[in-house]
Amino acid sequence: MSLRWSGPAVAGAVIVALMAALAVAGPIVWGEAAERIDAGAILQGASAEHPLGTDNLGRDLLARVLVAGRFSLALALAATLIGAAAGIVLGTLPSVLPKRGARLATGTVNALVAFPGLLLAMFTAVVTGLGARGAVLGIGAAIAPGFARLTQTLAASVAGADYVSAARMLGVPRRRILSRHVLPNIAEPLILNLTQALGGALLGLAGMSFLGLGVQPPSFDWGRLLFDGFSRIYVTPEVALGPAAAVALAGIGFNLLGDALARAAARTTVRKMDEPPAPPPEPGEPDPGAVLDVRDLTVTFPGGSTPVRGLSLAVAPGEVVGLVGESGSGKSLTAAAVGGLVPYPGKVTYGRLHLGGRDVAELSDKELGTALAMVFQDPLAALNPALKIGGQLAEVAVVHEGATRAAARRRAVDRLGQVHLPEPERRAAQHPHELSGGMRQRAVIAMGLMGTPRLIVADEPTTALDVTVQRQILRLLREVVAETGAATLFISHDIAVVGELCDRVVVMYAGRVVEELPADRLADGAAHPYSRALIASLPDLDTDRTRPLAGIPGTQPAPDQVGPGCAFAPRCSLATERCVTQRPELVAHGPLQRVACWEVS
Ligand SMILES: Nc1ncnc2c1ncn2[C@@H]1O[C@H](COP(=O)(O)OP(=O)(O)OP(=O)(O)O)[C@@H](O)[C@H]1O
Repeated sequence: MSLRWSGPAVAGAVIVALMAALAVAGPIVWGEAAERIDAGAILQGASAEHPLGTDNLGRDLLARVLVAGRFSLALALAATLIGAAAGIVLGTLPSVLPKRGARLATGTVNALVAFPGLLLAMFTAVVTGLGARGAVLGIGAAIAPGFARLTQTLAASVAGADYVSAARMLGVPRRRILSRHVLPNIAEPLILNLTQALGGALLGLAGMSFLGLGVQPPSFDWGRLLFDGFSRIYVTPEVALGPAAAVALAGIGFNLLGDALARAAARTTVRKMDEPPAPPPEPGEPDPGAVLDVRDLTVTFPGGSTPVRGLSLAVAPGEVVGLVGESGSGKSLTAAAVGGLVPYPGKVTYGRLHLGGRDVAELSDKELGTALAMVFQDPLAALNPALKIGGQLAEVAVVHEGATRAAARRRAVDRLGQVHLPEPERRAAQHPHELSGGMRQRAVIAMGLMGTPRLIVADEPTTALDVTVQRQILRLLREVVAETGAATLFISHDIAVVGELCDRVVVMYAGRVVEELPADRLADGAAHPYSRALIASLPDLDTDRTRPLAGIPGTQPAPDQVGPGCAFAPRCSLATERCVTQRPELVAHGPLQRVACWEVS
């Protein structure tokens, strides 16, 4: 998780740190002043001696606000922990109980979520007894349903993962699946939610004390001070405003920090490894001015699955690089890692991941949004069905560049024309379902062109389209690259399409690059046995259609089953014993070509 130190994040961290310091030092420094009774200074307003006035025993209210910080924060922490613990237990019940029990637990959570939080808190506080204990339990009860729902949703999303299904098939008991596979993988968002819940609890407790349901004298927290001062609000407002400001400030601090942490976690977990000194450029390596420069990219999922393992590639301006390989070789995850879109709980590490010479982790969402255009296989999924095409495109310019609605709309229509969508004005006013598949893909490409893309990542952009439309879209992509000079990473399992469209081809197998070569040398220059097998499996005009396709025997190893040697060895006719135990590095093989196979290099 990489926390971006934006203004609100810094403000949140500073306020929370101040609150923590106040909780520790407050009673030590101002404890005595807060209890000192002064019969000669009863119910005073602000003065130089008492900036926030005094209470009905002449005690200094500023000192009392500063001292009350510890009690207020301790109560909020207790309420949050109680609420979170109860919520997490309730939220995991559906995963451990048998079907009927699970349904009951889900129903209970649903009912509690629908119940107004404040009523739940007041009801619990009244039942468990007035005072600090009742208020803490009440606020805990109000927080618990939210945590239960979050836990339930997160647990359900992890429950669908392959490693959980595998554990289930192996007969691992439910409780063990929960503790070993589910809880560790959902811990992060739950912990993040605690910070925000703490802010909410603080406000809730102040509210309870203010209603007279919380802390009772002689104890006092911010809410109690607010309650006491409120009756004087028209005469000496400062006596109520002091504690109110303290509550608001602490609440805002926790919320800002929690929000910043949650945003950091929502972005893909990127951990940058210590960057090794860049190796001297090898033959076949693109020039240092590459738009996309990836070194040692690895994507791992919990349970030992590593679908992308130490991948390096670079794309120069105006260059179209094709990334090919069988299904499951890690192509899409490589693209997702570039755009910071690897799904949770995937972890991305790299030696270098530069876009336009800058680390992608350092780019703001706005910078990434304008420099990178992503085109996916399913254009319908990339477009919001509820919005009109023109509005969606315009949003990019409004959000990223602060353009006016009218200017953004004009640009949207212009870009729709640029991708040769007929009648762009009319299409802009239509919803995605009113367009054909090819038109939708054009609209998605136009959306990428709303910024000034330096890199276009197209992941199987034509797979869902029929052959004629496929050709049109490929031609359009070429045209866009020629016009914008953008570097393009084109992902496809279809080596014929890649050969036709791209300048250079990168062949992937089981998460690694096995060969890199100019596209025009694919047909007769491919060296790696896997690349050759991929090409041989293509039918051409001379292929005898009565015979089965020259497929590659065997299957690619699963991402958690890759051994120490060459992953292709079990399917390779040239493999020797050495290939099973040792892995060949990618080395130069003639000009502009690199191959990871010592049997051919
Ligand atoms: N969210 C995920 N959780 C766990 N494993 C995943 C996840 N997404 C992908 N994988 C694993 O990573 C492997 C590579 O996936 P990826 O989608 O990158 O392959 P691909 O080469 O693009 O294949 P395809 O052409 O089928 O999309 C998959 O086989 C899968 O086992």
